[in-house]
Amino acid sequence: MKVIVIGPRGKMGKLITQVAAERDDMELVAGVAPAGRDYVGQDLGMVALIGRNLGVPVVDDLAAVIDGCDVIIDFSTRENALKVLDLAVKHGKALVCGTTGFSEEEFARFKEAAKTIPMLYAANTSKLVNIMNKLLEMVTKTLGEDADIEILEMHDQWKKDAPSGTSKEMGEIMAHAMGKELSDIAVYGREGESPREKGTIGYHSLRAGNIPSSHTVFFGCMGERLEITHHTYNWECFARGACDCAAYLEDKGPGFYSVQDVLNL
Ligand SMILES: NC(=O)C1=CN([C@@H]2O[C@H](COP(=O)(O)OP(=O)(O)OC[C@H]3O[C@@H](n4cnc5c(N)ncnc54)[C@H](O)[C@@H]3O)[C@@H](O)[C@H]2O)C=CC1
Ligand SMILES: O=C(O)C1=N[C@H](C(=O)O)C[C@H](O)C1
Repeated sequence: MKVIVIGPRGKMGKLITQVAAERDDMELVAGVAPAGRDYVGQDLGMVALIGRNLGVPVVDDLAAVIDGCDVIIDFSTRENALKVLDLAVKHGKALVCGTTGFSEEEFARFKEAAKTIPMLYAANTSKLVNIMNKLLEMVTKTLGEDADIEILEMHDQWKKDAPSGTSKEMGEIMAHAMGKELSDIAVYGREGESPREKGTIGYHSLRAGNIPSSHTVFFGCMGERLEITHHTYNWECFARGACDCAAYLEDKGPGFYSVQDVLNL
């Protein structure tokens, strides 16, 4: 598959470029950076610190290169991802978006786009997180409102959004398992709230140092609690997952796809 990576100097963009460059089923055709960056015009391999030339450039205009690709992989910013989405729709290209931080209205635009392009959205491309999501669904279906559910997520000091896209996705899965909408039961922080309201899902975000990603869901019952936790040691699992998602779209028509589809969960 011919692949364009958005933001190849970013934390994720760099790793995704490195992983895609290793794969036999992928050919990188360009990287797209914000206008004005001093590495625009340079070789993608050098920009992504692969240590060798890939023979394709980093450009600052997605529209100029988009027709040469089969799939775009976007891990950038909320604002930019929406522009990438519009161009993918206009040019009929498959899109893997792993960017987080969208409002409900913005997220609806990805669902709408899926009517015309193969669209895979993943707040978290790690295999284990998506397996954890299945466990959360099962536990919540069994416990219902018998447990107090709290989500604690930890990320690096640079992360722009809070709570994380993953914790929102986890909350949504558990809310649906209780027959509810997350927007009706999410509580962000619990400062000043006492006693705890039954049937709500609490969110707690911690930002420190260079923690790659940690998510713990606490199910608090009387005299016991269950904690389900996922930790990453670096960001590689997300980059590998992102490339697996892109490869999955190869023979797909328009539709809204998820990592659950990729992993057949
Ligand atoms: N779905 C998943 O599994 C994961 C998702 N993420 C999400 O991916 C996003 C990016 O995260 P990081 O790589 O840590 O951020 P980062 O700040 O290191 O990288 C963002 C990249 O976007 C690029 N960018 C911004 N505006 C642009 C524009 N107009 N044109 C082209 N490129 C543009 C920047 O130049 C930069 O290279 C965040 O939303 C984060 O939450 C991060 C890790 C895993
Ligand atoms: O910004 C990150 O690093 C991550 N972002 C995603 C999120 O918001 O959930 C996925 C993962 O946790 C890493």
